[in-house]
Amino acid sequence: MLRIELSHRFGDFALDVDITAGDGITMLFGPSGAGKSTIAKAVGGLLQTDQAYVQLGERVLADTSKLLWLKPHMRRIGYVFQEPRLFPHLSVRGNLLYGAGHDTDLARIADLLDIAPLLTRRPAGLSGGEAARVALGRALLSAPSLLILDEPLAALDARRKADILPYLERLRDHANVPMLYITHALDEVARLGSTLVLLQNGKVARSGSVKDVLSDPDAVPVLGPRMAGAMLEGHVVRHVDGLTELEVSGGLVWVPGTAGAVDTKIRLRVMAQDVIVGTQKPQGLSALNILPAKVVSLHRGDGPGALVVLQSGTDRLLARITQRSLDEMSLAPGDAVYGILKTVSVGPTDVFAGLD
Ligand SMILES: Nc1ncnc2c1ncn2[C@@H]1O[C@H](COP(=O)(O)OP(=O)(O)OP(=O)(O)O)[C@@H](O)[C@H]1O
Repeated sequence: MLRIELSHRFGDFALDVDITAGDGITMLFGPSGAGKSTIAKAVGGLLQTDQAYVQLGERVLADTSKLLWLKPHMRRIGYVFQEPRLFPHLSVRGNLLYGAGHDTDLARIADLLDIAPLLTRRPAGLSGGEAARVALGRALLSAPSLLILDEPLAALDARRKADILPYLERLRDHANVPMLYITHALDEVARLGSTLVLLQNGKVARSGSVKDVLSDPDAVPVLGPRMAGAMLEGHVVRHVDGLTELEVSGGLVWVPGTAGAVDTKIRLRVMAQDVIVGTQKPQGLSALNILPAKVVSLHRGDGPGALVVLQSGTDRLLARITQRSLDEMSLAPGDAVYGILKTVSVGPTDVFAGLD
């Protein structure tokens, strides 16, 4: 458990947050200047805030009311930054063991990150993705109680980023180290996050499980209307004709490609703009995915759009429709409807397969 209570002023900017995070990856997401880095620095002990209470597990790292402020090296926190910051004169092994208390974990971490074949190489010869994995390994080998990842994928192109994401999933599921992850990218949030903290102007706008916050209509103004969409969890049922059938709580969904072996757990991001609402089960429609659902609530915006929250099994889906359609269908909370997922909405980039 990580508890972060901070207040700080930088001129006009006032930070005032109270965050509780569990295991897994806690995502700090928000626009530029929202206060993400300030929080990360204060947790790491690099910036002393006006007021702070930071507790990691049983250990209190800072309590300004008691004049307690542990120095960064006493906090047992590992960092991973945008750029790998490897030492050029050391081999990969030397980099990994730099700062490691002992090397008993080297084999395990090298295996988790697939970097064993690189151990004798120098950083200069590594690809961007390999260097990023070595940087992750080095941070983990310092046996941290918490890993802070500050936009770790922001400097990588889309292909390299796609290569690294499965490793971050592995670390989340197998490294047993809680992580605080700063990002501007909602796809990383949906794919990796356990807890999501949405920050705006130095305050927590929403926080909770990634699933709950992403499907919360009140979070849409912070996320941006075009980025609104739910995250569903399910597993692979079978592969047929280049398509994969997934079971989510509300039913079965087909996605293009072969996303993971049978039973692989997957996360599926379904954007609000890619969900159509029907009051009757559609016939003769090319969309493959139709989930029975109930209307939970309706949210009219200032513009022509409206947001419909649907309950599908135990999941919530968001659908962005026009206010005109809303009026024509005279939808009301409790109505039984169908959520029609346009096939494009579940393309490969929105399907997140785990490795295990
Ligand atoms: N050392 C400093 N002195 C003065 N103001 C600062 C300092 N560090 C940060 N700020 C201000 O505090 C606010 C929050 O900055 P912070 O870097 O935490 O935001 P952020 O959410 O991490 O932004 P970004 O996504 O751009 O990195 C900004 O208005 C910034 O200008």
